[in-house]
Amino acid sequence: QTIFPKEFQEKYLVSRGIGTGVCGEVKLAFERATCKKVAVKIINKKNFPSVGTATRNAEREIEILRRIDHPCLIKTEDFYQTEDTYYIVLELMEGGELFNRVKAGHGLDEAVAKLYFYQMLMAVEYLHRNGIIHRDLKPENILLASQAKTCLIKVTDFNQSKILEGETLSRTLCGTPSYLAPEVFTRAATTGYGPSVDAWSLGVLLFVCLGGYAPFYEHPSRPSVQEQIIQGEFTMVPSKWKGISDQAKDMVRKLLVVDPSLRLSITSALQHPWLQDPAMLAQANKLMYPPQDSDTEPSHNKRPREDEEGDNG
Ligand SMILES: C/C(=N\NC(=N)N)c1ccc(NC(=O)c2cc3cccc([N+](=O)[O-])c3[nH]2)cc1
Repeated sequence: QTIFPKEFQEKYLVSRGIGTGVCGEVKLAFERATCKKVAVKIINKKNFPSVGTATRNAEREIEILRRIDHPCLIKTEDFYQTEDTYYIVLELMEGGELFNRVKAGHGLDEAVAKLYFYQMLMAVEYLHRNGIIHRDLKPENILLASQAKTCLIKVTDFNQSKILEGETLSRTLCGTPSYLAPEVFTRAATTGYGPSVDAWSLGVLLFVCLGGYAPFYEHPSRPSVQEQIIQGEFTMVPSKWKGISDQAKDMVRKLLVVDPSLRLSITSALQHPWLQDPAMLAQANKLMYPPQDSDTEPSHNKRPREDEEGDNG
């Protein structure tokens, strides 16, 4: 049974468990002052391989959670820690994990998959623009704001995320470059990870959302999953993919490209014909940037209601 810090207990009343995370769990909680429902992600520091990386890793994640601000990225409301546990208070995502929406064995409607995928692209484009690579995009880390099909989605879990070492690189570059080796300037300077790793994962996510099954999976008569991935070997089973548009399949194929330099970038994916869909874009923008009351307030002040009843009285 998790013990919560005193100041946490004073502010929140913890209820039942809601998510099933590999590293820690998610509980429903109520903010005592407002009765507002929140989610609390409990991360025991022991999970991490060694103490050193644990705290550094977790501190980096907390720094990322504090810094990010985008409609399709989870928002942190509050944060507590004890010597062996982190408690992250987050907005409630009543639709749960995308994982549970697609595990039913068949994919989502193409229109729904497109709406979700567009939001994931926008979230990841924002991260990359801010020098953050997620590195662990998977259905468990995509949360849905409501039970409705057309809903806002949010990316979460920055445990594996990496902040591009712009600062170390820029510090290196502020000296006279004449003595620096060529590889300091090329991509190899980052530990082999470019933002393109997220594009691959989004390709796998889209494949799962459309096909309802994973492109690379363990099977006795098949090479190992790692081998399948390295070869970029996947099959779009006709029975599962009939009725899916060629443009959707084209998007998947251009993301699941082994050579990162040939893989579709996030920015190019946003330009892909499959996403040039005004209806979807309008819906996504309405979800991401819902008109606030002040925006929809007519310029003159509202007529009093009894007046309206009076009219049709
Ligand atoms: C920050 C983070 N993980 N970080 C980490 N593993 N180091 C993190 C991971 C997962 C979550 N998940 C949720 O907030 C979450 C999962 C879930 C399932 C059903 C219903 C709800 N909900 O809010 O109603 C859920 N919320 C939230 C945060």
